[in-house]
Amino acid sequence: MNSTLKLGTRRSLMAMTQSGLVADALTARTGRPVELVGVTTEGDVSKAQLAQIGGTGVFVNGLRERLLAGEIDFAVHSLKDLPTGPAEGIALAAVPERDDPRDALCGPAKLADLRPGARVGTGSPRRVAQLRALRHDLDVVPIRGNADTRLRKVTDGEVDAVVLAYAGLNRIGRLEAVSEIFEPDQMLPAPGQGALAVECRADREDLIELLATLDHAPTRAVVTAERTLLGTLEAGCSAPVGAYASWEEQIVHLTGVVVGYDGERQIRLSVSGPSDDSERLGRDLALRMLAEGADQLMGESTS
Ligand SMILES: NCc1[nH]cc(CCC(=O)O)c1CC(=O)O
Repeated sequence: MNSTLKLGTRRSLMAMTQSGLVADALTARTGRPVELVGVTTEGDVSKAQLAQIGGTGVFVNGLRERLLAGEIDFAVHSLKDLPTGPAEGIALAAVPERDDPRDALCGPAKLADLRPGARVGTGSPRRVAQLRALRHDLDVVPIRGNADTRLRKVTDGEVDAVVLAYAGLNRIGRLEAVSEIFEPDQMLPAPGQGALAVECRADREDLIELLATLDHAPTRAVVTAERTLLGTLEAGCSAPVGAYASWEEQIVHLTGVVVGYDGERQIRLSVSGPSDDSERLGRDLALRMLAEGADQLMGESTS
């Protein structure tokens, strides 16, 4: 059968762009035509701060419901928006090759050149804490909205700069706004940042096989290490947890950080090991971080 596959996607420019890339790649590799189906999720309509509407999963659940209902065949998410727990009846059919995982400062100047007390906008406790660790004097202010909305707050003068994922800025064609890209030793990205997740129903074996052509094994190994770290810490996307793993000749190098909200205290540890055991790497590193007091630091920042 060569019927057209329905790819469910959020309607934002970023989501449509990344879904379009996955659709084209699948058609190129398998010859199957793919049609994009726009879906509105709770995360797109709620005006509440993300942390207050339960954080994890708001962008993902609406698409998963449509998968389970059989209205769409597969869905593409930003992997960092995916909750770490298992989803009943859903398969992670592919993790395509990752884009740049780093965070980027967007504004008129590099971090060191912003005026004393400059206002930097971000809604992510992970970015807040690491920004404060880099420059204590900054006035870090909570903002939300999609990347375009956040960039507009800089041009409107509401904030001096914002921090966004480089991969997302690339997908929406806004790299010209970037003044500095943070290396992982300055700011560890969110687990899975820059990577995509391709999901379908767990009972669609034919489709799982087809979508597997999009999978990139080294990316799957590194994001598995990062996400297992996050899951074992029992932290969500609203926790001040950063993780980044790289892959080199079957070896995964994983670094994780938990930062107190003031940015002053942090627990930062690394581990390396075989990529076919990346889940164990993530778990072991999380347990070592917990032994050093990670849960206490995380608890302080959410209160
Ligand atoms: N939380 C929203 C979100 N989910 C994925 C990305 C960026 C793209 C990616 O990380 O793959 C963003 C925006 C941002 O953090 O700047």
